[in-house]
Amino acid sequence: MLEVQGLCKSFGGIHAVREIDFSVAKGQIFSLIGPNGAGKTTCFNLITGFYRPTSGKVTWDGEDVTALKPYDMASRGVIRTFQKTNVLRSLNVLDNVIHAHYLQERTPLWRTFWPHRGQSQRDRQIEDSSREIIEMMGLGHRMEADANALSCGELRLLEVSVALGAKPRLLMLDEPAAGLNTREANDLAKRLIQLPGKWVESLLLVEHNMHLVMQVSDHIVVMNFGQKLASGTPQEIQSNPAVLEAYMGKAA
Ligand SMILES: Nc1ncnc2c1ncn2[C@@H]1O[C@H](COP(=O)(O)OP(=O)(O)OP(=O)(O)O)[C@@H](O)[C@H]1O
Repeated sequence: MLEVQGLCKSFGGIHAVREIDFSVAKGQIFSLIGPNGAGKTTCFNLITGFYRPTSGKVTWDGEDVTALKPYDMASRGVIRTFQKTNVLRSLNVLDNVIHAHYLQERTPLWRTFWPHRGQSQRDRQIEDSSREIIEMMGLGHRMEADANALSCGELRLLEVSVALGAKPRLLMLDEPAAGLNTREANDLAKRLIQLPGKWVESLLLVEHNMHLVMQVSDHIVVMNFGQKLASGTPQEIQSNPAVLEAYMGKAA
């Protein structure tokens, strides 16, 4: 579905991403990992049109999408989250997810901010879909709670719910487990595994929580200093000496 070929991005003298190639197949949970500053988020920004590559190509569903803008990528079903939260703190859980649905709808702006006014049948479908997403993500008991009142773990689940509200085909999550404790990260992992198939076609993750990555991923690409260091299944990556060295130094 997604193919990245020879992707490069330089910022002045910094080569943030160098000759990166990978492809994400339908049904896959694919993870990009690597030490801080390895170039993972830059890859996300290049794929989703936030940055233009210095060179290289991004293909989505057979179409060259290298020069597209972020909203064009979103309208094609490539939806991402950011390391900083994408939820609207002043809205409750349900309204956050309802709001995200309208990103893919042709709708008047006022409806985005007052989603419950003058409900049509389409609005009711969107509310039902939002409730279903929130239940599936394990936040059903917090449906009417203000986003402000959520714990860190609940906020992360809401972020994924909001992204799902935009009806992604490829969902790209940038560090969804940041700040979570072990129990919360395990819960998130359990929910992410359920997504390909019914809720999204594929999932692309950037994540530092290795336990979560190894639990959920079908395929992993390891980046270091902007380059691809290794690529393989979780088992292959865990036993790759170059990966161990990048993370833990020569002694590993
Ligand atoms: N807009 C920018 N301007 C200049 N340098 C940048 C910019 N964005 C990223 N970089 C640099 O590119 C390199 C890769 O950064 P990037 O954020 O992609 O790494 P990362 O692997 O996502 O790191 P982390 O895991 O810490 O989020 C770093 O050296 C970073 O400082």
